[in-house]
Amino acid sequence: MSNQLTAEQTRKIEENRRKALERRAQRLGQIASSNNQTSGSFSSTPEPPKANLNTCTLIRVTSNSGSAPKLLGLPFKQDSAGLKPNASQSNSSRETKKTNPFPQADRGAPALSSGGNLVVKPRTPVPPCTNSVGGAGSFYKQANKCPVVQLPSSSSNFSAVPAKKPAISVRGKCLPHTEGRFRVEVGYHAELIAVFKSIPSKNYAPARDAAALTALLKLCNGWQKPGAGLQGQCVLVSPTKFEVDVSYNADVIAAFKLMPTKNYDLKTRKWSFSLEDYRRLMDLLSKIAAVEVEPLPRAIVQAFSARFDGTEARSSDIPEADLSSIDPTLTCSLMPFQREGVNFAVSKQGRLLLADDMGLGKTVQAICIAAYYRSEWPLLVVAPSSVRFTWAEAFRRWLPSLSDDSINVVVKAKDSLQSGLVNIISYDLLSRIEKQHSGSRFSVLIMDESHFLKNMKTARCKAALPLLKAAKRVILLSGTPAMSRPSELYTQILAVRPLLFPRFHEFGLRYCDAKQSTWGWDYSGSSNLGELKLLLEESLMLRRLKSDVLAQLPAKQRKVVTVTTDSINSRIKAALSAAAKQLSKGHRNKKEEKEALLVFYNHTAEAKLQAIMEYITDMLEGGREKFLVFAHHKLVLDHITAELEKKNASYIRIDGSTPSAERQQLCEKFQFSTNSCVAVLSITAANMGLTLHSADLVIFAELFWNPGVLIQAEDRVHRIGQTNNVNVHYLVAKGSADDHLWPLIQEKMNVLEQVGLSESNLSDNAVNASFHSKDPTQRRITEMFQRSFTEDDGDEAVLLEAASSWEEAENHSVKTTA
Ligand SMILES: Nc1ncnc2c1ncn2[C@@H]1O[C@H](COP(=O)(O)OP(=O)(O)OP(=O)(O)O)[C@@H](O)[C@H]1O
Repeated sequence: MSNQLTAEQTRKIEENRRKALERRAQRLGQIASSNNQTSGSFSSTPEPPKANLNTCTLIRVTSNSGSAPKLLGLPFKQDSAGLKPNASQSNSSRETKKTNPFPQADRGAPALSSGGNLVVKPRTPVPPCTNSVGGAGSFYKQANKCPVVQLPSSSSNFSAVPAKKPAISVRGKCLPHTEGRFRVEVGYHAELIAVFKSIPSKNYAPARDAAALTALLKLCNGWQKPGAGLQGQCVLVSPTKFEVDVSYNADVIAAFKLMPTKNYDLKTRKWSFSLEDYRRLMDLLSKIAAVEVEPLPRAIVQAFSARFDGTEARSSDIPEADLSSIDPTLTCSLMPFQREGVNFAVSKQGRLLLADDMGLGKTVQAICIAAYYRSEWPLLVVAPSSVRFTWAEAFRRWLPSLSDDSINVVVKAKDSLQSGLVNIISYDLLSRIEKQHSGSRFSVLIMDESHFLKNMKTARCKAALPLLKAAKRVILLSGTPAMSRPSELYTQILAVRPLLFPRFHEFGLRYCDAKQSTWGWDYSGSSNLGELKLLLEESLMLRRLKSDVLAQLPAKQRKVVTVTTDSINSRIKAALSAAAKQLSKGHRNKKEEKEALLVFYNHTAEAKLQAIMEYITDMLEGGREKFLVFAHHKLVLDHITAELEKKNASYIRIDGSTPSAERQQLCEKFQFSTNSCVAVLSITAANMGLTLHSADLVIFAELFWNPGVLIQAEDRVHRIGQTNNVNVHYLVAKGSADDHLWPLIQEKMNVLEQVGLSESNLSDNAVNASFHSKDPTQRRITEMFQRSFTEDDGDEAVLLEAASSWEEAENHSVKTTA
């Protein structure tokens, strides 16, 4: 075979080589151009990582300098205008890229467009990265086991460019987070955020720059109250601004003027700044020897840490909690602001002080929050003794999936504290059995009327604190967390966020105007209240006033308060059960039947005395300033007024014996009283013609068979001139005539509602399901009540007379036995 090539063969080989070289050059050119320009269209939503998407937390990654998102894993700083929608910047950034043919060199300097309208530009060139994946450095090294989220650098702006190999501008990673959750750490990208927002279990937490936070906290540590020189103080005045309260000093003013976010208020003559300037300003001020400025407290720095570096998560960003596992009876009933309350609680990992105004449904929100953490139950509810059974009823109403025997109301010291899935105990009983149950642990805890904890030295508080310390979720409820001074808030703050103020003295100095006297420190004052409010709202407290959500509320809201007669003495107990027995027997005629009913009703009044007073006392202790208490029996009215006198509580009383000339004066005394005042009123003698709308709470200590009379009584408060929604509480005692009277009232009210004569919200049968007894004997008695008290209302006067004459006789024997 000859080695020689013909001229033709040589020409063909040469031609093929040339064509191959051309193709290669073309290919290389295409790769360079696709790397150089932003390529690929981002037409479809990126696939979320293939991890379990049931729960996830999103972390915004910040640069080491703490001020800007981390893109390509490199520390970037925002341009002076910060992150903002800016079309012209976006265009100019594209041009920069077009004129720079080398993608590697480009990485340090370009403005990268995210989502089409956000531009992040490095202020200084960044050294070329050595990481073969694309220069993410340590950021990628950590991600060896986790899926990596990769996104094209831009959206669909360059769809005409071949999209073979999209350049990655935003990389992130999935990491295990808290129990049952994973988190995605990734720089900002609009489309990605949209995907995140579509995931029900999302939760957003800004990334914290540990080094920056430590430096800020150091400022707090180093400061001690100075002895001499010009003294000043930094105070937080809004979630993003602080003020420096200091007298005139030329150097100080010069330092202030250097701050980009400075603002001088001519009225208050105070300088304020954005929190982003805080560290720099404090550095400058620390160099001025003649001046000592107290820094912001450590708690403020911790609570607002994201605002100091501009990576703030606004409160409007609170994500929707996934409530799909909770009974729809509950979730479907939540009013919008109540739903927001639940979202807030979940965003705070189930630790909060819910301080909504009275009657805004703290109970329903607390049950929903607790139900969100149902996998962590048993649950413990600690409440004032007068509402223990109301809580049990509320659980039955709102969580029908709970079996009846899983609700345990602890009533005696020897009862088990942990026998139910839901356990309910009073503060007082808890303190009495504290030692017995010192080993009890509850992950989820509700403390109703948490202002009961305001004094650390009380037995209640001492008993509650170990439980609070051990619990993972702490739901405190109070419409009045502090009634007179900020020091009353301390234990509640400690219960929810133990690390915010580990020592009371620190809290006392800042917010209680603590003063040292010869007898020690006095913490009864108050200081920096605006800052305290901001701190509480940011870190643990949610408070809505009725006026904030009035549009969502019914004008009148009725509530059944289930009270117990367990603690009555044996004489009353025996009389009550004898009356009940007598009633269940057959009766010869209607008159006999009615008499038996009345005897039962009368003994019920006597049996409820203690529970009634307990409830009124709780109301007063809870800071309810003005309210009406209606009762029917003289015995009850007398007992209430006597007890109020003992407590030195101000009250008015209007009953059948009050002359009409005096009534008006009494009403005016109540209406214009600026202090607390209770109006003790007879259901039958004070249900008409009186205006008492300076109150918005009506308590019915006793029931009455005619709902028309009850509605009229409610309307002493619910009338023209009333600017609030009105709360009506009916005290209903189990095991008494109330068991029969209540369904009767409810039924009649529903009839009135249907004909538009009552603004009742009792039509939901579930509200009072447990009062509709399944016991046939009880049902018969209820029917008897129905017959006796509905068919001929003309008999009412006779009944009232009978009730009164019974009272006269009984009163004597009660007095002698009491
Ligand atoms: N979403 C709701 N749907 C129906 N009823 C509701 C709802 N929210 C609250 N209620 C009813 O409103 C009444 C007042 O609610 P609740 O007792 O929980 O208020 P609160 O804030 O705890 O008041 P307080 O501070 O007086 O204890 C109750 O009868 C409750 O059942």
